[in-house]
Amino acid sequence: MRIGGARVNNKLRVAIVGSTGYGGVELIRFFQNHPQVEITSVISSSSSGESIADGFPHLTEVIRRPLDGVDPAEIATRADLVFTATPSGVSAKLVPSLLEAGLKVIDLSGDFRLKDGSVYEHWYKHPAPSADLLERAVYGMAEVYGDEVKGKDFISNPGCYPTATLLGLIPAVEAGWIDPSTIIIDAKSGVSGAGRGTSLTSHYAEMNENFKAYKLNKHQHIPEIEQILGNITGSPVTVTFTTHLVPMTRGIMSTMYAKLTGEHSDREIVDLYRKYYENRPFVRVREPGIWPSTKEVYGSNYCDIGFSVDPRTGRLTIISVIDNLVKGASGQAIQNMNLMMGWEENLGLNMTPVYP
Ligand SMILES: NC(=O)C1=CN([C@@H]2O[C@H](COP(=O)(O)OP(=O)(O)OC[C@H]3O[C@@H](n4cnc5c(N)ncnc54)[C@H](OP(=O)(O)O)[C@@H]3O)[C@@H](O)[C@H]2O)C=CC1
Ligand SMILES: CC(=O)N[C@@H](CCC(=O)OP(=O)(O)O)C(=O)O
Repeated sequence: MRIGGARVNNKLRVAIVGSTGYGGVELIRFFQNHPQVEITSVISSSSSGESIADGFPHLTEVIRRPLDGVDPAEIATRADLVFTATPSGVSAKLVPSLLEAGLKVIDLSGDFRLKDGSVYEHWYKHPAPSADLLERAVYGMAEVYGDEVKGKDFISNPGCYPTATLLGLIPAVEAGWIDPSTIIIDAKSGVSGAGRGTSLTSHYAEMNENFKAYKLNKHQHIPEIEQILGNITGSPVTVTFTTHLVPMTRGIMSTMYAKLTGEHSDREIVDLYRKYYENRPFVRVREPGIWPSTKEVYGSNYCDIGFSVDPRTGRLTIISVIDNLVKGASGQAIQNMNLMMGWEENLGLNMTPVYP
């Protein structure tokens, strides 16, 4: 722990704004296992001075210092890098002052992912951050843009659904093996994807033994997926994207369908993906005929992907699963921090999924 200014053990000093949310608490869990990081400030806008263990008894004796308030200048005296695990709209207002205070920032919200402010305002219904900051934010999908993350000071962490979906689509789109104009994405998420704040949707009686579609054709992750696919193909891409809430705590399964542009076997598809993700520690490609389930990545930073070619329809089905709180949020954010700092990408993240 840094006390009054001096860094102890030469570790990176990290602060977490939104530490009392699901993403923040998951960052704390993973940092217990990170050799180069010291959490020097856990921050709350509503409970400063209190113990985080009051709201999260599982953190008793894990974090001993009380929650700090949201004061960028003060955060900069305690930390070198700050994670903003804050709601969209909040990050847009807070991040500029954190950067001005000299902090490195990794933002987990959707506020800095879209490069065009008017697109952001259309989908998120909040005023967009400045064009300069949207330009400066690096989209931290390590498997695709890892080289751009290295050495940078401001990373926008990808959304949970876009992470599962884009990791499942990009190799086939980039190879030209599927027609981007035919992509349909059918995605499901556990309830923790909506954060800790209570709502009618996450009420036990509404969610248990229920399966419901939501935000049809209006989901804020549609433009994020389209932006990245458009960058890869070099021309605009539109997708059909439907999200569902399923009665489980964690996990996302994204099932994607697209027309193949030529004849390819399951084996060839698997080999294409294995080559694309060669040396990437967190993407695991299943053998033909084996499809991943959400429990196989639970609590881990893995994204597991499986395929099925249908010669009858000429379509490829891709199944991609992640833990929304880990690869979809905090784990991926730590992966980005490792790359920013020039460390091994998997430092502190080698967690085997919890099973069963
Ligand atoms: N849950 C998930 O699976 C994923 C979430 N995300 C994104 O990550 C971010 C965090 O998500 P998640 O942890 O689930 O959300 P939660 O709702 O669980 O937590 C958000 C936290 O933000 C803090 N907060 C609220 N208002 C302010 C404010 N004005 N200033 C500072 N802090 C504030 C709150 O804590 P306090 O009141 O103590 O300040 C709250 O605990 C969101 O933008 C979300 O969209 C991204 C990918 C996946
Ligand atoms: C289950 C559930 O409700 N999930 C949320 C994910 C929100 C999220 O992570 O939002 P940003 O990535 O845009 O910050 C949703 O579908 O809106």
